[in-house]
Amino acid sequence: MAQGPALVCRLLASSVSVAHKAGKIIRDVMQKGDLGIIDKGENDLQTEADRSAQRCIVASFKNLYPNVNIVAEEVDKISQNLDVPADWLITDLDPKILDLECPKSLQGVTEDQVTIWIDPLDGTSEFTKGLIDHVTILIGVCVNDEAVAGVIYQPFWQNRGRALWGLVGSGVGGFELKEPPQTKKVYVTTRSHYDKAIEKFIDGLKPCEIIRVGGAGNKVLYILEGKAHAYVYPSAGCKRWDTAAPEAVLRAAGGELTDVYGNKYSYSKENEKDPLNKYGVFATAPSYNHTEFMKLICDIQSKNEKND
Ligand SMILES: Nc1ncnc2c1ncn2[C@@H]1O[C@H](COP(=O)(O)O)[C@@H](O)[C@H]1OP(=O)(O)O
Ligand SMILES: [Mg+2]
Ligand SMILES: [Mg+2]
Ligand SMILES: [Mg+2]
Repeated sequence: MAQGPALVCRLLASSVSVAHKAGKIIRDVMQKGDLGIIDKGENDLQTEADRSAQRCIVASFKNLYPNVNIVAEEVDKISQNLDVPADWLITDLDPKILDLECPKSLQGVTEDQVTIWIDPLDGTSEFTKGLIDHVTILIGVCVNDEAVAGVIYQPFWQNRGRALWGLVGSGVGGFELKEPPQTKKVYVTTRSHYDKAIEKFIDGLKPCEIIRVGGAGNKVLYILEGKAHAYVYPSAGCKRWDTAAPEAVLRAAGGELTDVYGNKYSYSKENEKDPLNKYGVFATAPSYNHTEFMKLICDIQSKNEKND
């Protein structure tokens, strides 16, 4: 008897659908111009767009998948038991995603094994400065420890939004995967959280071109669209909700994302208590050997430690 699409494929298609709805909420807040900015502490900003986009995504998922674990960046009790307005309901699931060949290892997955890591607006600092191209919505579908599917959504793309999605072991969609330039190495790093430690690290990678832009999702986008070989962020600062979706899409495309030791982050629900990516973020394009890259990073790390 036909089983219908696997849960992971339905969750991925639902992520794309709800990202479009949350994207419209973000565009509307920007259009109204009243961002409702608050500082959560140490210049860690949050706007009305972060709050409303999260409410839409969390309420919609809770409504359709009540037993899935959900961890989202913004503390917001409201969305836990919200009546979902009709225009937030998850609809029109993309048949291209529902029809994906789901890897055998993921076919029997049940809701209790799934944790959805949500960053309703990645690049808040840039959003408050009007740098809207740096902004993405990140929805990572994780099974036990692993980020297996994800959506990097650009709400301001051609002012109607674009979803880039991936299912590890199956494929990617919504964009054209491009290779980085054959000539010089290009690295992408933080725009708004730059510090001396990062600067020393980046110096160690020279000669190369350094691009500084906001957002974890946006920087992985630079890799997927062939504008950079690797994303380098040697400090703590990002959280699991910043990397779950970008890691899943990048790995589905053949790339890699690890900490400074070359280890993958665990995305199990237990990490909700301590979501900090303590050992940085290092991501590489499919054609850039991650092991080689991490050897280079390790050399820079030990040189910096010797000179300290
Ligand atoms: N020190 C930090 N404090 C809070 N969030 C951080 C910090 N460093 C990084 N982030 C999060 O990781 C993302 C990538 O960092 P960067 O843009 O500096 O490369 C940021 O957009 C921000 O996500 P968010 O905007 O969702 O709060
Ligand atoms: Mg934030
Ligand atoms: Mg973020
Ligand atoms: Mg955020």
